Amino acid sequence: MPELLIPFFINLRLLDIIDIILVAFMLYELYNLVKGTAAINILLGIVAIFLAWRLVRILEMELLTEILGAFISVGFIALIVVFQPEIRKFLLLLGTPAFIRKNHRRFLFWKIRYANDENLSIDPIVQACHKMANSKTGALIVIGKIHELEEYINTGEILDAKISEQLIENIFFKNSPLHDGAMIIINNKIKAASCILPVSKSEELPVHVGLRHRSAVGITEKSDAIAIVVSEQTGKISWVKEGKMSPGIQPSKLKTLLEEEFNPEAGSNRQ
Ligand SMILES: Nc1ncnc2c1ncn2[C@@H]1O[C@H](COP(=O)(O)OP(=O)(O)OP(=O)(O)O)[C@@H](O)[C@H]1O
Repeated sequence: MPELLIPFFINLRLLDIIDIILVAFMLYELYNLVKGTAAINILLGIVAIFLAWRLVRILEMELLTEILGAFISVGFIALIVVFQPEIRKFLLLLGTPAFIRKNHRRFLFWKIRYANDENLSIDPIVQACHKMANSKTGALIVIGKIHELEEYINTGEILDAKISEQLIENIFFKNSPLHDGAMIIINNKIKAASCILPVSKSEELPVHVGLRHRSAVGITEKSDAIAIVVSEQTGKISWVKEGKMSPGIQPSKLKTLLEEEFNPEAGSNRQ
């Protein structure tokens, strides 16, 4: 076996090293994209088949090489079909201002301005959460970024309304017909209320975490959205991003987090 590897290392060129680094980078980004979703299992399965195919090829096991090779050659099309939502999300993310800002060192040579990047009305959201926390009114607010959240919006009642403190409080008021489920905000509009979100199956969450908080975690695992939860039991505000929940957030902190996330220019102008 070692003698099989020697010629490979002797012929290693600078371009091969760059090639390996680029592939490693792509795999890392791909892993980040699919971690926490069912797609990770499929991805690991594909990697296992690919490694097995390379191994049987090195060992010159012809029949297995043929079978696995045939599988891999049609596998590319299968990959596109299976990973269609992830590929779409990845391509959408690539061109967004938030992604470029986060990765600005990688995109120094890019200078893109987005005229329609509407600022979020943060104050009414923070005030409403503050009041609902004081009155222990349960609430779940999802604020979308690039992911359109269409499939979740369609499970609720479409509102397409201007964001206002009063409206948010009215929606989550216990006797309101729309208080159950999540409110989804997109492009500075209350797009829908009473929406059903995917419930996270994360084992990292404590067992006592209920469905409202689990679905907030779920939507942030499956999309680039942010979720804010007001607990009906404790009145605590939680901030949820990328599948991670930060409970016990004060309204002033919530405002800062929202500014950093949605209106970074306004935030830095104030300082
Ligand atoms: N899949 C879902 N999508 C959106 N909202 C949901 C979902 N499942 C449950 N909810 C909301 O969560 C409420 C139930 O909250 P539950 O008490 O189970 O959660 P919790 O995390 O303990 O929150 P709280 O601290 O407010 O009680 C439901 O009445 C409903 O409004």
